[in-house]
Amino acid sequence: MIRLAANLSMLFTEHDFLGRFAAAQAVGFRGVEYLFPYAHAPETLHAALDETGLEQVLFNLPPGDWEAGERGIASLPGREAEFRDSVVEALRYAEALDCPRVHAMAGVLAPDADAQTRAAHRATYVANLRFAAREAAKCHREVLIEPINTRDMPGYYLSRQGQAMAILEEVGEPNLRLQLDFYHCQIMDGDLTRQLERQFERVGHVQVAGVPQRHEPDVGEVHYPALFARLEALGYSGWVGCEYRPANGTREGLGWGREHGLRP
Ligand SMILES: O=C(O)C(=O)[C@@H](O)CO
Ligand SMILES: [Mg+2]
Repeated sequence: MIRLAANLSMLFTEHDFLGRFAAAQAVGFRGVEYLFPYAHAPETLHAALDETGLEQVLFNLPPGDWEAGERGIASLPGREAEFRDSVVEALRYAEALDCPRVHAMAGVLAPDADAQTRAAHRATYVANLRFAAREAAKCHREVLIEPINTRDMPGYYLSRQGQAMAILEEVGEPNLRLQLDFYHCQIMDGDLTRQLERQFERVGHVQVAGVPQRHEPDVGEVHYPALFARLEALGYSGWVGCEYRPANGTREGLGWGREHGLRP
């Protein structure tokens, strides 16, 4: 059984942010995820979840200065104190919203960074992720890392599945897991079924979108029915986040989800 979560940063943007919860519930979603909760008080978001019966399944740590182009700070040397504060803040929200996992974005590295700079990023990333995972373990939460394609996010430090596996291995904390976004994976690595199988034991969350436009999963080059069947055969019990930009309105594009419980 595939459990679909609506990504409220991309879906239902016809509504204001708090209105998106009811819109998602109305078409059969059972969970929600989004980039950041921090513009709202935890009590406000908790009420939106309560009123709709939706589960909060994922959000990201504070990402640094998003408006200025920052995309996380987990690998940025010199920002360790801010990163630790961001972990505390994210876990405060995670506990208030009963959200089991949070995503720590790695950050961007200059394309011409030399080997010494790259090594410093890696060491910072490993140490920061270890800290985050240990803090999260104290309140029974998971921390996720997600390889993101460098076409959409130039310079993003974590872009390949193999790199993520090596980082998970080096950090060595069981509650540090992989956010497998098939959209990014297809663009950077391909070989989606084998990637899923190889990494399955470390997968904490899955996300889907069509490739290359990031529209509905039934638009584009990826055959999601085969991937959903493989997820079910492997016994995946987590969530599948619908993190795509609808081509023509959210409801109009939800037909692909009928067989997974959506009723647009
Ligand atoms: O861009 C994506 O893909 C995500 O999952 C966001 O959470 C940004 O990390
Ligand atoms: Mg994603």
